[in-house]
Amino acid sequence: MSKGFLLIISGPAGTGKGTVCKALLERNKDIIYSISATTRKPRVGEAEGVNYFFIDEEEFKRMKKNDEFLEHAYVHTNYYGTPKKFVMDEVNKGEIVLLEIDVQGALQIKNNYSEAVFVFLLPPTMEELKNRIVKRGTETEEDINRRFENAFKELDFVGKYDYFVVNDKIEDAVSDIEAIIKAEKLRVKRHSDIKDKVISQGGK
Ligand SMILES: Nc1nc2c(ncn2[C@@H]2O[C@H](COP(=O)(O)OP(=O)(O)O)[C@@H](O)[C@H]2O)c(=O)[nH]1
Ligand SMILES: Nc1ncnc2c1ncn2[C@@H]1O[C@H](COP(=O)(O)OP(=O)(O)O)[C@@H](O)[C@H]1O
Repeated sequence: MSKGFLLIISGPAGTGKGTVCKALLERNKDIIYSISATTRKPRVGEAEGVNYFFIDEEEFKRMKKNDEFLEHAYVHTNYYGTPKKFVMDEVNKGEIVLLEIDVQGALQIKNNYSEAVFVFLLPPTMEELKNRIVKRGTETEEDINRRFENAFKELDFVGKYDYFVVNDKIEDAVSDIEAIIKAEKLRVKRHSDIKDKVISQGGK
């Protein structure tokens, strides 16, 4: 079995990160999803402890002060952070842990965890991106415009990522991420001693 690692997925609002991650997790029961804490208010259909841990600003500041976040960022007027203990315990057990986080958070992890894998999810076109944010119907016009403007800034960071995946058809995007995971599991650095293993128990 390969060592555990962090799988980071970022992309502009409306690209389909939530949709693609959900489908990926349904098809791959062994991947663990990291539930972030946020000061954003829940959307219709979102549940506490499923999509996010919905907390207030005071609690967020307390967690930050206690060094409870692996990374954290201020995105589209709200705070978001990844609870550290849960994620690191799972990685240390050998699990793949999926983090759906913004580019600022991804860069913080890049500087501290060399074993992490970075995937940038792209929309097929900017027009389709706008359509998807509007179609989702969860934001005010002001929030939609802010997210769309931020999309252009976020795209500047694609060069910092290891892989890009275009979310045209959901199933194709999921298959691409599965291919990335498969390749990453075969990295020599994710196995402690391949030669010894082959000699003692064969290469399988
Ligand atoms: N840095 C960081 N970003 C997060 C975290 N959780 C979610 N995000 C990002 O925050 C942004 C806003 O997320 P959300 O409010 O769910 O809105 P959406 O992008 O419109 O679906 C997205 O780019 C998420 O990937 C986190 O724990 N840390
Ligand atoms: N491949 C796709 N084709 C068409 N619509 C999509 C696709 N992926 C996601 N969507 C839709 O686009 C909207 C935004 O998706 P969502 O997963 O909420 O994006 P994000 O989490 O990146 O903000 C949702 O209404 C979703 O159903």
